[in-house]
Amino acid sequence: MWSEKYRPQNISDMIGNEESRSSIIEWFTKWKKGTKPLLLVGPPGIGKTTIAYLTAKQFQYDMVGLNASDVRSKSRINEILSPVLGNVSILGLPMIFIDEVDGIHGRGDYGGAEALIEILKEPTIPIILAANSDTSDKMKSIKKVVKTISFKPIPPRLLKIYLENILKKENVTLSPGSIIKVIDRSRGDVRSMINLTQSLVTGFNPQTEKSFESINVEDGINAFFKANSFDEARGVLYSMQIDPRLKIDAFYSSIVTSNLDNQTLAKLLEIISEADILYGKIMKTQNWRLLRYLNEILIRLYLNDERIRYSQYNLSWPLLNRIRWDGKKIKSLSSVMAKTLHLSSSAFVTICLPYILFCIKNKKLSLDLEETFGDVIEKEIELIK
Ligand SMILES: Nc1ncnc2c1ncn2[C@@H]1O[C@H](COP(=O)(O)OP(=O)(O)OP(=O)(O)O)[C@@H](O)[C@H]1O
Repeated sequence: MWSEKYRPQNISDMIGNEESRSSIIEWFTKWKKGTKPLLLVGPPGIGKTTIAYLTAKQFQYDMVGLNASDVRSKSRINEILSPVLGNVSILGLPMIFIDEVDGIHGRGDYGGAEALIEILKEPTIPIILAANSDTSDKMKSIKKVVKTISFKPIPPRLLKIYLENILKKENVTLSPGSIIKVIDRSRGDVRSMINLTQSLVTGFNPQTEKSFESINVEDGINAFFKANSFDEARGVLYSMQIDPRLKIDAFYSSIVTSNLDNQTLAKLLEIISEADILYGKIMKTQNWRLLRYLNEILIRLYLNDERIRYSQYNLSWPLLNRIRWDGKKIKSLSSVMAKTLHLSSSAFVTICLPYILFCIKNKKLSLDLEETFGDVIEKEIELIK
């Protein structure tokens, strides 16, 4: 990814938020035991993590980077942070960076925020926290024990200079109109600007104004599997600006209804499952920042294989045929198994039935199935076999 390739290696390579960056350097210069930790607050992709890492490097600290999900509960905090806080001399000069602290809230919090606040009150090593927003109640309590430094979106004129420099280094061009659109769309977020540019320049239908339009799901899936390179596929993926749930479902249905060998199918479904878990996590925690990882999971589905064509979230033809001929038996199997699995019948039919039928066809798996579900489905399995 260009956003990693061009992660600034020196503080002077960074753009924007000059005053905030100077305050961090000053804080490091004056740091002594008991100095209030820092909280960097600002929208994503503007360099909060980068400046923390670069200043730590400059002051020769060994940065221990954590995410809010690592410090969710009191026991996790103690388990992870105690060795760092307690063995300062063995570890050299450690410091702690905790990203996404605004993510510690709600049901998932088992005393994590409270335990963290205790540590922040008496810091034995430099601690820097980062958050997108500081308005929640939890953040208000954290703010009482830290020094807050605000970061603002990067202004367009700086983004333009930065972007033109990257384009030059990559030896590629983008029309002046496209540059303005990219900058406008990224709203001061450097990472998003770089990602969008990479997808436009290396991707599907490059350098035309059309690539700013989101492609529809059908064209997107077909173009993705038809793409001649990984970069082109990534471009297609980023141009499919549709609801993430629809995106995952469309890949799922297109893959399960294609004529792939079992090994490839299993590999691709494993990836879909990772995407689904990520989406589930986003919905549960409402942490929409995690969405930026979705495309990076889905890109691993890429294989230049035209056997995979778009298919609506639907059942496969063989399955539809079976239901047509074995309708009654399958209905009865579904209603019994859906209840046992605590699923609605339609969820069962869409998600589980294809695999159950696959298992029934295979002798060994069929025995496993009977063993797991016992007499609940024995009769139905016999009928379908
Ligand atoms: N001020 C900046 N100057 C130059 N590049 C930047 C700047 N901010 C971000 N970037 C680019 O964006 C990428 C992500 O930046 P970084 O992780 O520091 O953002 P962040 O503000 O910590 O975002 P998040 O809150 O999402 O973690 C970097 O790898 C770099 O390529």
